[in-house]
Amino acid sequence: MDKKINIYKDVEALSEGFTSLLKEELSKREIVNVSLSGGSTPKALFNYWVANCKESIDWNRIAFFWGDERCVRPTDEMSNFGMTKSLLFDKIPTIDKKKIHRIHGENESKEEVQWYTSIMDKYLPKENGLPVFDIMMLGMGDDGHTVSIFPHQIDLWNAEADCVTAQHPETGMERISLTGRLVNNSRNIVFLVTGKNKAEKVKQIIEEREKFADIYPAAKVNPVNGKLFWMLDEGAASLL
Ligand SMILES: O=C1O[C@H](COP(=O)(O)O)[C@@H](O)[C@H](O)[C@H]1O
Repeated sequence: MDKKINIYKDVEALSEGFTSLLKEELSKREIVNVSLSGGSTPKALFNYWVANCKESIDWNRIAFFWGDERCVRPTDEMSNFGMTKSLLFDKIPTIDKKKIHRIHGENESKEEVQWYTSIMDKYLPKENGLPVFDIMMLGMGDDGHTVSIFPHQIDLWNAEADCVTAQHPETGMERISLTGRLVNNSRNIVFLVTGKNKAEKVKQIIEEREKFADIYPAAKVNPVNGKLFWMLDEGAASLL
């Protein structure tokens, strides 16, 4: 596996690192298809883009998708799309609204899964018979989940589908998530992980991925042909 581990002194430097990868992809193809993660980690990246990259990125050549969404309205503070809209889309007018392909968390989840599967099929190129993202941004939760596949439903990773419904283990909140076959089919898979609280799992997954692959969904990330990047701050990398 082509794996790169980049350790940055803080989230600003990490955001710069992710931005370089995005610019490299923009130099290779006309449209770059990016799957965004939700949660807290991308917030610093979006703030960085608004402060530093309004002019230097060709925003209208980026198509945005999501790896997962919480089943709530876009105005709910839990919405991954809502967070991205308020921190990024509302602040960069050159982003092409027609290239924002959100998961509708407010819709009936099973119907939304079918619809989002058709959207990915329509807009993304195919490789290995499956839609392929240029960049798959991933987070890793404290419990080792990634996208919205949690340890108690780890079998969903191997579902014979591109997209599934899932559940948060504690709140029972419904989620919509891409599956392992789509994540692993991406050209560049990028874990953005910050904070000392994640250091133990980062170490386990980077150093002994196979041993933890039945325990943590994040340890199932293993690109078919693409590259895997771990972009870490010093806290998350402190046990490596
Ligand atoms: O619930 C979610 O959590 C993960 C990890 O988020 P973080 O807050 O620990 O960065 C995230 O990747 C996922 O997209 C999100 O819905």
